[in-house]
Amino acid sequence: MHNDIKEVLISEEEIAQKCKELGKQLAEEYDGKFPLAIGVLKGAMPFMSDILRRIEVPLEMDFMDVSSYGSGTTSSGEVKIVKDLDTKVEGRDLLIIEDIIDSGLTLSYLIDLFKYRKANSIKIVTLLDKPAGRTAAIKADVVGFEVPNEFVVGYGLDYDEKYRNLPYIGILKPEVYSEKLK
Ligand SMILES: O=P(O)(O)OC[C@H]1O[C@H](OP(=O)(O)OP(=O)(O)O)[C@H](O)[C@@H]1O
Ligand code: HPA
Ligand SMILES: [Mg+2]
Repeated sequence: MHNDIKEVLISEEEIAQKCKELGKQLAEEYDGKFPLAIGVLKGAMPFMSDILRRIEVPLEMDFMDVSSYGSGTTSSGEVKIVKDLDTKVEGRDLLIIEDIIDSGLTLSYLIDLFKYRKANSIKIVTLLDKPAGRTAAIKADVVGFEVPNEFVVGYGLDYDEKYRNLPYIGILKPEVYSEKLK
């Protein structure tokens, strides 16, 4: 698994430190509120688990499973709901938790959906932002790290469902995807 990584971009320690910082900031922003934290599966799972324990205010959590990448490295452009929320969002203050914003298509779809469902407010926290990948005009309220225009894996992010359990964020060796194309 580690052999397929060309370069470690963000270490386990840097991620832990960032979760602490961003969690503190969000706890201040949600002081006195009862937000609904929404994790976008599957990629956001490790980040959600770590950051939520640093947002020390009462909150509720739920999950939405959407998918648009399939087994490739570019978005299909079609966002598919695999699992919807169990919670009603009408009148709620939503905190959407993402692992990465790349094209922005996933979040653009979710934001339209939650506005239609009459959320009171919507904030986005993402561990990674890849501005060079953007095709939809989406900006996160809180960003952990900006990443270059490379396909990154680890800490929730996959290539073909693998590497999600790496404890760091890394760049995959190009031969890993070209081998699949052979
Ligand atoms: O900004 P975008 O170009 O839409 O890309 C970002 C989304 O893509 C990935 O999810 P994916 O669809 O691969 O599902 P997964 O989380 O189950 O891997 C990632 O976890 C984000 O949700
Ligand atoms: N890596 C893994 N999954 C992704 C990426 C990426 O760079 N961009 C969007 N989904
Ligand atoms: Mg994926």
